[in-house]
Amino acid sequence: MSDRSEQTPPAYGVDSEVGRLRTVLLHRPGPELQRLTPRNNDKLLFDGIPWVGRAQEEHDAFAAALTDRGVEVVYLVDLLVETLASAEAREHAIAEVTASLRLGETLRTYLVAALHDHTPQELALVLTAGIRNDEVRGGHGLVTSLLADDDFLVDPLPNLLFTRDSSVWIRDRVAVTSLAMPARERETQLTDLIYSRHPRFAGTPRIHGWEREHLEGGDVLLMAPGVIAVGVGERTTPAGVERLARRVLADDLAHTVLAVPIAQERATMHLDTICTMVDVDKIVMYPNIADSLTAYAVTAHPDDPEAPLAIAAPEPFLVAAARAAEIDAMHLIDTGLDPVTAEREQWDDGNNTLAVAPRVAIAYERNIETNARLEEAGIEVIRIAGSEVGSGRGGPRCMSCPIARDPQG
Ligand SMILES: NC(=[NH2+])NCCC[C@H](N)C(=O)O
Repeated sequence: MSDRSEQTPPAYGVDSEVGRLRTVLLHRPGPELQRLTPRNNDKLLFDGIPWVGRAQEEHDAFAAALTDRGVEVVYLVDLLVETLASAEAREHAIAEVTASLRLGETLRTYLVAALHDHTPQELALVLTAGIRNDEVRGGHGLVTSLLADDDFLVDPLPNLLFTRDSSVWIRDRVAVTSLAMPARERETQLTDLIYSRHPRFAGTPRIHGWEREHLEGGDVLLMAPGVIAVGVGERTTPAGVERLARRVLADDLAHTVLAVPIAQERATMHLDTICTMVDVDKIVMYPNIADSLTAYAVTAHPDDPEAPLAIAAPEPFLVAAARAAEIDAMHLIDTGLDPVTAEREQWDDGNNTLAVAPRVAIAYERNIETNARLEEAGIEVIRIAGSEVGSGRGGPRCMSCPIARDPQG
């Protein structure tokens, strides 16, 4: 058998939210979650302190639900460790993780040398779970003395669990995103490292990048081939959507980008916290905002790609989406929930479903009413537990980054 590097890399790509899912990137929660305390959980964007063992069980059941449906699950840490087999990749990762101005020269010099002696596994652990001041074995000096014992020299990344946000595939390209919250910034150093250096992704064109305007994968919905909706709110900025729109329109990855303003609040941090697609023309949406969501349709100038983007006046989101997708209607699954139940289930990611194929979606079991309405609308709901993983405020869609789906168009 020929070795992997001689094989042609498989063709990856995603052109919709619902085409049969083939390969997905997950992150099994690990030691980075053990870092959460009642003193740091807010800053690290968790609403509680998860029971890590149970979170892992829930996550394993999520992965099993996917593999049962024939989906290949790849794990971020496995890819990271494999990437770090290369000395050049290790060098790059060490330089990035020690660049923080928090360290100072004494500690940085020590850490750079110490990390060079790490195996790929050990280095991956540092990159994901971080290093606390009381864990460092050398480099002691003014910085280590003045920082508290439990201050992090390298921050842990508990939100790696939400692989949706740190990269997003658009057709055959992958966008390494740019995360808005300081607690998540470093996640994209890891996705960038993997996509630029892992043999699995050799030759994959990359767009956007962590050094660019803020753009998070949870805001990007591939509504239909050629139509991309992007939420603009707490995370993705107006400049972030403008950069993405220019690129996807110029590269012919889409003909229309729908910029969708969303409330700048934690409950609606990403567009996928309020709506997800469950069929080529069906969307489940938080009823309390369903009537008010609007979109600006952004298109390229037909004759002059260099000309400024054409921006239509805002319209109701689903009207704009149906027109761009050239379908009669984008059907809203009417969950008909009373506002309080709707608000509770939205908070618990009831609208954050992951389609594994048209009309088949993974959802948290706890959102009883939303799931019942989905089934009444003809959607098969695969229920998973999320009591612990959900404490990071993310559902099945947030916890997954599709790498390959069968084409919808
Ligand atoms: N695509 C999503 N909705 N992701 C949810 C991310 C949750 C994470 N704790 C954060 O605040 O960033």
